[in-house]
Amino acid sequence: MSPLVSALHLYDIANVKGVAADLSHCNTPSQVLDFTGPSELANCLKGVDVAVIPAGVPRKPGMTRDDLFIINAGIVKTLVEAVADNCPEAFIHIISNPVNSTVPIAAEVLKQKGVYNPKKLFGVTTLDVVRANTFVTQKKNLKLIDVDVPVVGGHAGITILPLLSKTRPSVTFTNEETEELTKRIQNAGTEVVEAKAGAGSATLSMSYAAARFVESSLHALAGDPDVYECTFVQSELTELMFFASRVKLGKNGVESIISADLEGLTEYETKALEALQPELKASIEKGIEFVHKQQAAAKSA
Ligand SMILES: NC(=O)C1=CN([C@@H]2O[C@H](COP(=O)(O)OP(=O)(O)OC[C@H]3O[C@@H](n4cnc5c(N)ncnc54)[C@H](O)[C@@H]3O)[C@@H](O)[C@H]2O)C=CC1
Ligand SMILES: O=C([O-])CC(=O)C(=O)O
Repeated sequence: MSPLVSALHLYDIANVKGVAADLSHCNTPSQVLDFTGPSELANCLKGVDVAVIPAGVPRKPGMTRDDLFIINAGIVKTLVEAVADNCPEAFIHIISNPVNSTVPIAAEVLKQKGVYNPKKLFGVTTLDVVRANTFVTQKKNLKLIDVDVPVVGGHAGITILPLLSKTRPSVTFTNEETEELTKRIQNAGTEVVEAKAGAGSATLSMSYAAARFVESSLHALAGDPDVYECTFVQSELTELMFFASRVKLGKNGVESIISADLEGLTEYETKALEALQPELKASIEKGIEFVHKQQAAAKSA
C-alpha cells in the first residue's frame, strides 16, 4: 500500500481486521482505539485518506434504525467536524445508523465547514450487497464469487431495494422468489438484532462489509480504473438528494453514478422504488434539519 494511502477506522479497529490501516502516527494501541480527547483524535486524523465512522449505539430488538437517531446524530456530527478540521480531503465512510439520516448530517456539517465534496462522502451500504449476493447464491446454488446483485435506495427496511432482475450472472426468479428474497434482504439486519437478543446488531458481517468498502476505496485512490461499489451518496438518479446505487470510484471519489441499473426495472422493482421514496426523503430531511436546528441554537446562545 502506498504510504500516501492510509485508512483510519475511527473506532473499534478490532472490528475491521483486514482493513489496510496506517495507524503508525497514533499513540494509541492499534487494536482498539480509545480516543481520550480531541487532540488525540486530531493527531490520528492528520494525513488520513479514508476515515471510517462506525461510532454509535446499535439496535436492540424492537427498535428501528431511526430509533438510534437521538443518540447517533450528535456522535456523527462531532466526528465529522473533526474529520472536516483535520483531513478535509479524505473519503468519509459513514457506517453509524441511521445511515439514511447520518449521511445528510455529515454533508451539512461539511458544508458548514466549507469543505463538502459530495464525491467523497459515502454511506456504507455494502452489507446489503453482501447479504443479497449470499442469499441469491444459496437460493440458486451458484458460486458466491460469481454473483453480484445491485442494491439501491437507502439502508433501512423498505428503502433497501435489491434489484434482483439485474443480478449478474443473469438469473431468473419467480414472483414468489423475488418477494421472499427482497424481504429477507430488507429484514436481514433486524433478523440479526433479534437473534442477538439485546447484545447488539451485525458485527462480523459488518466488519467484512466495511473492510470490502475500504479496500475498494484504497484501490480507487491508488488509481485502479475498475472499481465499482453500491453506496449511499449525493445523487441525481431520483428526486432524492441522496440515493444508494452502484458508483464507479476513482482517485477523486465518485467518478460516475451507474444510472443503467435503474433502467428496465420489473414492475415489482418499479413499485418498490416508488414506495421507498417518501420514507427515504423524510429520513434525509430529518438529518438536514438536525444540523440546521443545532446551528440556529448555537447562534442564539
Ligand atoms: N451501515 C451498516 O450496514 C451497519 C451499521 N451499523 C451501525 O454501526 C454502529 C455501531 O454498531 P456496533 O459497532 O455494533 O456498536 P458497538 O456498541 O459494538 O460499538 C460502538 C462503538 O462506538 C463507540 N462510541 C460511542 N459513542 C462514541 C463517541 N461519542 N465517539 C466515538 N465513539 C463512540 C463505542 O465506544 C463503541 O466502541 C451502530 O449505529 C449500528 O447501527 C451496524 C451494522 C451495519
Ligand atoms: O440492523 C442494524 O441495526 C444494523 C445494520 O444496519 C445492519 O445489520 O444492516
